[in-house]
Amino acid sequence: MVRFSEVGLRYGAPQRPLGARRGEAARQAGAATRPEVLRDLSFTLPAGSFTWLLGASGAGKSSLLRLMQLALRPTRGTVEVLGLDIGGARRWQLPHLRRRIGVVFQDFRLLPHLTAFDNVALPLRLAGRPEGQLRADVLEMLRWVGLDSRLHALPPEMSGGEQQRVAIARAVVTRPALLLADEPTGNLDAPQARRVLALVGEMNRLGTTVVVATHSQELVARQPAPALRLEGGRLVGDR
Ligand SMILES: Nc1ncnc2c1ncn2[C@@H]1O[C@H](COP(=O)(O)OP(=O)(O)OP(=O)(O)O)[C@@H](O)[C@H]1O
Repeated sequence: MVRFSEVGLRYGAPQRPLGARRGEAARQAGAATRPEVLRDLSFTLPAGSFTWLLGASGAGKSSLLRLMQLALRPTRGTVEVLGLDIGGARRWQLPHLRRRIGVVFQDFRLLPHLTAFDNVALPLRLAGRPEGQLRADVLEMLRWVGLDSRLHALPPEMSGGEQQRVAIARAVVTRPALLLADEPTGNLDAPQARRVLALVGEMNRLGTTVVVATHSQELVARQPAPALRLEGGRLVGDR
């Protein structure tokens, strides 16, 4: 489902667009100018698994999630996501693959001028779903996260917990096979954090592969699941 093999990442390296083909030598040129922020990462996340990504600030959690969500390509090594080796993928394969990956961030990243309904509808509209065929799915998602009474609310009118639940509904409305969450409870109080984690856990029970990044050992202790622990860009075992 997700397989990393000997993966390294340097931000100084020139990033050719994912899917574009160019010589390996050209890609490596200039790559040695900065230290690697991720080093020698090899792991496999089976389909349907739930995995914590644990590490202190700066350990490389967000960078690792960016590789998994195809926002970055590795400087070296192989990244395979949902059965596709992204190093060898053609450009036309990537939009389809990205639509199978849902992402949730600590700061929600909702569009502030769009209602809850329209934020959740956005990925379906971008994927070309006709207007007449998206309402039922959007309503179902907003009902699932407990916000069917807030369809017309704008993000600035909502609490942090409500905004994060809209963000989760938006991330899963396309029924992604892989859900990535980067400190999704970082801005929430304890009851809202529990509610958000319960929703993520429910997606996992429905078959979605889930990765949740956090610096909070306490959070991980509360929900038993395998953990990848990062320190200084390296994997240092679990928990
Ligand atoms: N766009 C970038 N350009 C250059 N260096 C970066 C960039 N993004 C992150 N880094 C560096 O990569 C390293 C890992 O950062 P990353 O954000 O992945 O860690 P993190 O574990 O997610 O931290 P946090 O919990 O604070 O978000 C850090 O040294 C950071 O300064």
